[in-house]
Amino acid sequence: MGSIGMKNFKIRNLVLGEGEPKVCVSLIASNFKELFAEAMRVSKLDCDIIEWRADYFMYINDLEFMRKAAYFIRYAIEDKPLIFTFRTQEEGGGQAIDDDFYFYLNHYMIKTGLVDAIDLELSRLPEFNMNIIDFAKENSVKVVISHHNLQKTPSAEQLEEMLTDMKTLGATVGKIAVTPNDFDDVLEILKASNNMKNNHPEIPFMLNGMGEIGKLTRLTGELFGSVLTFASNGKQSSAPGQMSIEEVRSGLKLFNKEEEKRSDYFG
Ligand SMILES: O=C1C[C@@](O)(C(=O)O)C[C@@H](O)[C@@H]1O
Repeated sequence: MGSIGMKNFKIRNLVLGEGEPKVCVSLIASNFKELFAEAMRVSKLDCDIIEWRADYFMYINDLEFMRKAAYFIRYAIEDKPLIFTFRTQEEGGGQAIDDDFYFYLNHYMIKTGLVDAIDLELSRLPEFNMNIIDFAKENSVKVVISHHNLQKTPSAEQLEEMLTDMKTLGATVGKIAVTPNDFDDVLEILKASNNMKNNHPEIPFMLNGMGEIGKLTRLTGELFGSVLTFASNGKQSSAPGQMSIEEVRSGLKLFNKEEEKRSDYFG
């Protein structure tokens, strides 16, 4: 014990790390018309955070367009925290990007002052690009360091090591989504989460399993330590196995510790 409050952190006006995991949905659009419509639509959903999956957007090479797109999203979603994510193809993303432009784009988005957090993939962070993390922090932008495996689930030790590395590199929050192929893999994910929660209460993280088999892990964050969970935006999932916001909210409620306390009143 003694871990209460240690992994709390704030993105915009939202505190993560206490109570139920916060619910994030992805904004996916390929052109401006879709972007306008989707930004307005997701702004009305019952989610806590919006992730712009810019890897689906066709104008990524035009930075001025990117700034305008971010400006519109910022305006549409009002005070909800916004994560800028370019998911690379290697980790399940919508289009290819070279290393230099990946960092240039993230750097640029930090500079716009329009996004609250950026997502950087662990595998893309060789030492020479580490200054992007300092740059984000200097500009009050939170850093999500992420890892995705669309084939399998690494061992609990490997998952824990990755989350620890993410923190060492300067992540505000470490985020891992892997693919369980059976329920032993699900147990591996929960074991890694539980170990992180108990042994590293100072490291805020999200750890979930994708696909049908992984669904449970998207709901049990409050028990096992994940501070964030992704739900489908109602039109398009940004990863396999995402459930609707309603399903996620009722699942989170089912495992809510406050519910336990409430049942104490009845003996
Ligand atoms: O990292 C994640 C988690 C995710 O892969 C999921 O499993 O829901 C969805 C992605 O959009 C996001 O960037």
